[in-house]
This record gives sequence, C-alpha cells and structure tokens, in this order.
Amino acid sequence: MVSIGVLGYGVVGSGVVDLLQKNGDKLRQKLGVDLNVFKILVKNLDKHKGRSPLLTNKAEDVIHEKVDIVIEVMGGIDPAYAYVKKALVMKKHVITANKDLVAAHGEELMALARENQVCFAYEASVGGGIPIIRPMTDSLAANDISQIAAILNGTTNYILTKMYKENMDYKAALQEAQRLGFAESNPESDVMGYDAARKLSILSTLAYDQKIDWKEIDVEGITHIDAQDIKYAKKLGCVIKLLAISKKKGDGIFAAVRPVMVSEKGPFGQIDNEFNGIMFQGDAIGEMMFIGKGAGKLPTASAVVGDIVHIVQNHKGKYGKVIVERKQPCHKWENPFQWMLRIKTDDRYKVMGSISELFSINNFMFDDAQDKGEVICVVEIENELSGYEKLRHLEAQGYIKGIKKIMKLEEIAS
Ligand SMILES: NC(=O)C1=CN([C@@H]2O[C@H](COP(=O)(O)OP(=O)(O)OC[C@H]3O[C@@H](n4cnc5c(N)ncnc54)[C@H](OP(=O)(O)O)[C@@H]3O)[C@@H](O)[C@H]2O)C=CC1
Ligand SMILES: N[C@@H](CC=O)C(=O)O
Repeated sequence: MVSIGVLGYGVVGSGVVDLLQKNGDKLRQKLGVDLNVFKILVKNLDKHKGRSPLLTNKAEDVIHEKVDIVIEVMGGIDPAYAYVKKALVMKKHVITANKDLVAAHGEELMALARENQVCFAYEASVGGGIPIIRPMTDSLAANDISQIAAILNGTTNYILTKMYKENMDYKAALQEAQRLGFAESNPESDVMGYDAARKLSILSTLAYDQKIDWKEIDVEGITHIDAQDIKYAKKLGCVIKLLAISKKKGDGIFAAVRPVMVSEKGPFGQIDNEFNGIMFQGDAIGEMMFIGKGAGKLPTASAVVGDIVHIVQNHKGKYGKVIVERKQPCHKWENPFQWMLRIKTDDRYKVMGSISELFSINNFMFDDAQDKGEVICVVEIENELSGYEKLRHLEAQGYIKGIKKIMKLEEIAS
C-alpha cells in the first residue's frame, strides 16, 4: 500500500481525493498496489465539518512517518515551502500543483529531493491537466527548443472568452471564474499576468536549461481590456488572448506576458474558456502544440494523480533536473508586428496627421458617431523599441490625453 498525505482540501485537494476514490480500482490494477489517503490538512476545520474523517489542522499529522507521498495543494509560499522542505528531508516524495512555490524555490526543492533520493514532481503547476512538465523533461529532451508561445492562465482566458463571445462584463466573468474554481485565492495573480509569468518561467527554465526568474519577465495583465478593445479586435477578425511568449534570440532570451490580438481562426484564437494552449518550436519536432483544460478541480487532479502514478512506477528520485545557471530575459519584441492604438484627444485631425507622419498605417477604424474623443487605428511596427520611440514622439505633441495599445500578431514568428 502507498500512503498519501494531502496538504489542502480546496478545489484541487478535494479533486485529488475524489479521483483516487473514483478510479481507485483502475489505479490498483495498473500499479498493483492500493493508493490510500492517510490524512488531509486544512486551515479551518469548522468549514469542512462532516466532509471527511481524515481532516486535520495539524501539519505533522500529514507529514508523518507513515506517509510515503506528500501532496501539497495549499497554494502560496508560506507555510507550503516549509512543509515541502520538511517532507523532503523526511524522505517523502512530494507532489505539488503550486506554481508560486515552483517558480520561487523549484531548483532548491529539486536539489533537496535529489539529496534525499526522493521525487519532487510538479506536473499540475503548469497547464492544469495538460501533461507538459514530463514531456519537457523527458519526451522532448532531444530537442533544442527555440520558442514557447502559450495561453497559460485559465481564469484570464475564461474572462476574455466570456467578454468576447457573450459580451459579459469583466467583473461578472471574473466572479464566474472564481465560482468555478479556476482563479487563485487572490485573483490578482491571474488578472495581472503574474500566474502566467510564473508558469512561463517554469517552462522556459526547463526549455533553455537556464533559470528564468518570473520577476524578470515583462508582464502586462488584462485589467485594462475593455468592451471597446474587444469590439475593435472583432472588427479586425481577431480575438484578444493573454499570451506568454519566450524565445531564444542569439545569446539572449526574450520573455513576456501580454494581451495580444491574434486571428480568430488561428491556433490560439480557438482556445476558449479555461483551456490552455502551449506551442513549442523544437529543432527536431518542429512546431508542436498541447491543448487542454488549464484549470479546474478534476483536470488539475488528473495531473497530480499522474505524478503519483509516475512516482509509484519509478520510485527513484530522478525526476526533475536541477538547473543552476541563471539568465536574465529581455523584454522587447524584435520582430515586426502591429499595434492597435486607441488615442484619447480633443483634436482628432491633428492626431491623425501625426500618426500618418510617424507610422505606416494599416487601418483607421473609429466610428465618428460612437467613438467620440478617440482615434483608433492599426499601425505597423518594425520592432518594439522603435515603436516606443515613435509613441514618445506622438505623446510629445501635446494634444494627446492618453494612449492605449494592444499588440496584434499575424503569427508567432520564430
Ligand atoms: N484551482 C485550479 O484550477 C488550480 C490550482 N492550482 C494550484 O493548486 C494549489 C491549490 O489551489 P486550490 O485548490 O484552487 O486552492 P483552494 O484555495 O481551493 O484550497 C486551498 C486549501 O489549502 C488549505 N490551506 C491553505 N492555507 C493553509 C494553511 N496555512 N494551513 C492549512 N491549510 C491551508 C485550505 O484550507 P481551508 O479549506 O480550511 O481554507 C484549502 O483547503 C494552488 O497552488 C494553485 O495555484 C494549480 C492548477 C489549477
Ligand atoms: N488560477 C490558475 C489555476 C491553474 O493554474 C488559472 O486560472 O490558470
């Protein structure tokens, strides 16, 4: 029998316990052993009255001599970090879905796991139910990966889908994502793009064999996206997605998280709701995309239970390479792209004149009657640095009250 301690009984923790129960027979047949939940840690026992006799509010009941595998699905850094370290030192295998923890302390915890001859597995920390960590560490290891482009946050993708397809307002869509268990306990992490940046840092570190710190990734969230942006994106045959992109550029690495307008019919344009999509460019495999549910109870539990199976089948403490070399990513997009600009002004004609002088214009698209005080257009940009330089010139003209820009990509060029 394999004894499992679970830290956390929220969306993911309860999903893991339910899934182990639901598919217990099938797992027993596959593995030849029983998977038995020993104890489950929660913060507030009163909240869970009558739900399970295994609940406790004492961590030492879970990180216990009799336990073989500790599953950390509490979230946050404290006390999760201390609990995971304690479990590894006690030579327990550890599985986590906690990207905050993996992005901040992953390398140290992998090294500690190796030292103690146990596994530190984190499949659910990126892409929810999508198997992506093990493909990156094992199956795709023969490739030199040059680029990752991905939708990595289910909550923001759900919000943007609802705003686009059902004209739902941002706040209502966020509340729905919270109700469905997609959002973090502090959803700022989702909507400000930090969650996607953490996941991009985990994937990029594995892809490029150099530590990419999530705090050094250029991040823009979706809080400023409004119904007008969605309306203009639609007019252009586009949909707005929060994309996480990293790519090798000579000796450097570009890494950013941004809302981007992509073609409605393209590979990212069709990934809706809580689904994630992760596209790689490898020298042997070429382009490859993984799509699936990136958030939610059972999809995430599926990845956690997959890690249990992996540990039981291998049991050697080999899982997870330890990356020590650090790399600071650069933030500026170096390929041609377009910006949709929304410029607030009292003097539209002057602004249009200035834009025409500074930029090559693809399209002026505002509606005279509706879009009062705004000039809306799509302009061609050679690279981001030159684009910002031109914006500075535009702002210096004085009759501009504010500029909003959203990147538009025809394709994610390598
Ligand atoms: N939700 C999702 O779709 C996904 C989540 N994840 C990650 O999985 C982890 C868990 O997420 P989720 O299940 O949604 O979170 P929840 O907020 O739903 O659940 C957290 C659980 O941990 C318990 N907990 C939190 N802090 C403590 C503490 N200090 N001491 C004891 N127990 C504590 C809570 O106890 P109590 O119930 O008493 O409050 C609760 O049972 C997070 O790292 C998240 O980022 C990863 C992929 C997808
Ligand atoms: N809050 C996260 C949950 C999964 O990691 C998301 O919305 O993607």
